[in-house]
Amino acid sequence: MSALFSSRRFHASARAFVSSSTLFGTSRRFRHGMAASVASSSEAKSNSNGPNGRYNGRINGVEGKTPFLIGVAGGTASGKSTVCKRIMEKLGQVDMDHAQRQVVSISQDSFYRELSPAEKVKAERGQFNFDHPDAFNDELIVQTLKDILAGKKCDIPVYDYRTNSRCENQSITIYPADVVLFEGILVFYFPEIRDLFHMKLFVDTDSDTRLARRVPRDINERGRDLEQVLNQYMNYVKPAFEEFCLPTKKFADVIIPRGADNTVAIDLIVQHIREFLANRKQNQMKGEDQTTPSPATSPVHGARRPNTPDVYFKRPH
Ligand SMILES: Nc1ncnc2c1ncn2[C@@H]1O[C@H](COP(=O)(O)OP(=O)(O)O)[C@@H](O)[C@H]1O
Ligand SMILES: Nc1ccn([C@@H]2O[C@H](COP(=O)(O)O)[C@@H](O)[C@H]2O)c(=O)n1
Repeated sequence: MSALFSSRRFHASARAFVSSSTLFGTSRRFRHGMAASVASSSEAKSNSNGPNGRYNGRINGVEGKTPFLIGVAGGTASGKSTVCKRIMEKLGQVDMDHAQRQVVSISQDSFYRELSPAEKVKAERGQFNFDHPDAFNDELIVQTLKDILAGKKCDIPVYDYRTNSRCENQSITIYPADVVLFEGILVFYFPEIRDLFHMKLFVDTDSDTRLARRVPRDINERGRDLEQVLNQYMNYVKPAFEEFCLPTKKFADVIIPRGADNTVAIDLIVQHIREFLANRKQNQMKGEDQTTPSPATSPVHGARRPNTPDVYFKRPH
């Protein structure tokens, strides 16, 4: 079993309760960032090989290795995508060619299912429940994540919140990577999806803060008006969070209070990923791969971890 991916090692190093009072005072606004390239369908097809004819920029034998798959759950506007973006930034993965990235981030929102005409009318009135598990195409999520774990390049839909539907003729190309972050409100809800993750993070941000962030975001970025945002929140978002999202917190390995403000938690996760990447590189240079997530920590191989969080990054009381 890979020593690096023994969860015990990571958890032992992070088990201490972390004092955060001086570190978490700053409130910063971050912009969403796609960690994969967005292309039209034709563009996506022409990208099947990476630069210099190497498959996705990687050398023979490497593309088949299982990426380390990290699930990132949490309520709406808790900071899931911002946490993922922070991780990517700290690993120097943002300003680089998508095909060359070692770490990529994917949103569950790309997998909202297509609505029927009647549902579309409801959605336009803010009367469709986008926070219910039925709103997602979970089969497509499972298939995509399995393809990713098999080291395959895949194209995923681009979602438009303004039209409540997929953008026609557009896809996001996800190139094989060493680490894949998959974030969304219900990524731990479906057992078949949940069991694919090697590590599960839950971004735990206060509900008032989340609502205060969601209102301007939905108005400015998702084409909604105030009344619609508040009605949707009270009728669907909040009840569904309590029924479907919050109960999945128990599946998390790491709970990140305050999201992207929690730099200590993010740094620990980044450090863990750095060690994984360095170890994988070293083993590849030796011509072997001992860093494929091991059966003990890899649900892909059927082993399960206990459903209790191992680590809390917690402010002392
Ligand atoms: N730590 C933070 N401080 C201030 N604003 C934040 C912070 N984290 C996220 N935001 C803002 O809150 C909104 C929701 O954040 P986002 O990361 O998209 O959440 P999620 O992916 O969980 O929906 C965005 O407008 C983002 O810029
Ligand atoms: N057409 C849609 C699709 C989704 N939503 C809301 O988005 C939220 C999930 O995205 P986060 O970035 O906030 O995690 C979810 O709460 C849905 O209500 C929407 O409003 N319209």
